[in-house]
Amino acid sequence: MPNIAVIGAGVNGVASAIKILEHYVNDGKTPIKVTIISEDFTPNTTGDGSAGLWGPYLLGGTSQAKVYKWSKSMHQFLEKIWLSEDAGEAGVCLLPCIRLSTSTVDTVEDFWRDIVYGAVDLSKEQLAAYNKGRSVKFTSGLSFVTYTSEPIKLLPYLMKRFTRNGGVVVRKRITDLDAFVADSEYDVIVNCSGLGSKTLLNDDQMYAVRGQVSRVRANWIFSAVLDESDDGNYIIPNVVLGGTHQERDYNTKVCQNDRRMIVDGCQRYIPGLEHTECLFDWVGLRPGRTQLRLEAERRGRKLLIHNYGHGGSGVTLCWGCADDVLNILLAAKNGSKL
Ligand SMILES: Cc1cc2nc3c(=O)[nH]c(=O)nc-3n(C[C@H](O)[C@H](O)[C@H](O)COP(=O)(O)OP(=O)(O)OC[C@H]3O[C@@H](n4cnc5c(N)ncnc54)[C@H](O)[C@@H]3O)c2cc1C
Ligand SMILES: O=C([O-])C1=[NH+]CCC1
Repeated sequence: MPNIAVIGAGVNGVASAIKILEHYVNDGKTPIKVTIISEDFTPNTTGDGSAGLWGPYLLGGTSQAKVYKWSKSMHQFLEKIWLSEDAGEAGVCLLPCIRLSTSTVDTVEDFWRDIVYGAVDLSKEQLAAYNKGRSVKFTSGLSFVTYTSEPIKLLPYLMKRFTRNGGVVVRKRITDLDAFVADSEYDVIVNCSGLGSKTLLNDDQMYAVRGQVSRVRANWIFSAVLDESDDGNYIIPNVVLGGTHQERDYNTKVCQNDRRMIVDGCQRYIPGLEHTECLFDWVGLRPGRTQLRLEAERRGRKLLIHNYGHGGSGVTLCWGCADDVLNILLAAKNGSKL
């Protein structure tokens, strides 16, 4: 019986664990054991503080073709949940979004425009409305409809789905990955430790991308506005005002200067925010990497699959990356290398 361990209980660890478990459970031919081993669980993972907006963001040099494939899989997964009775429990909501760019090179990331619903470029007049009073002008904007899936609800929903199918959960910090792979009883280990991989693997391509956001009470906002330029802000129901992305900054404390940049900055897009009550501020460290790492390595008779470095897109990519984790595992098994 394949005995699989997934390290990490963030969106990527949980998605990978469910994908593997549900494949075997639905197949019904081979009993399997899947265990999520993690130091921390929801609500204390990086995703829990995020708004969970679908949208490729801060992915370093990860190939567009892979981002397209992975993010499309997640969009289809969210569509399925949205059209099911689970949408409320899973925190999935369809919402209109405007994404703005000051780039003089290309328009808003349009390699994924056919994944979302009704993507339309903003007209010059529409852009002008958002450019009022701005020194650095937006050069393009995309209006479309997509999903948010708030990890603070999505993760408990997915964890319940995992344990209901017989998944096992162990709270433990892995300090020596080599020893764990060599000495544990698992045939396959899937490493979804996020920024933890920096120390676990001595991966110097990994670095924190510090993200501070403010949550406000604004139940009149039902759409997202995201300025993807370097010092851009964003407003995402419900409602997250963002947000910083400071590379190699490991400070997890709330910084008041950042808070001012966030709150004042967001009011430039939606002045009505001036009258909202701030609920709390939050800081998370995105698992930045020169490019997302999703690949396997053999360790003797065992398989170690890496799935980490999702930057600002872990929620957007998790279901698609989990597809590839499963495909790698099945290929290794069919090659009877397990
Ligand atoms: C402010 C902010 C806003 C964001 N907004 C969005 C958004 O709207 N949309 C989007 O797609 N993404 C967003 N993100 C990015 C997203 O949150 C991350 O990409 C995603 O959470 C990464 O998930 P992960 O599972 O890879 O890692 P993590 O969530 O960091 O989980 C890693 C897991 O591994 C465990 N772990 C680590 N080391 C060890 C160890 N040695 N032993 C055992 N367990 C270990 C941890 O306890 C944790 O459970 C945002 C991030 C921030 C900070
Ligand atoms: O990482 C982040 O802050 C975000 N990712 C997608 C929208 C905002």
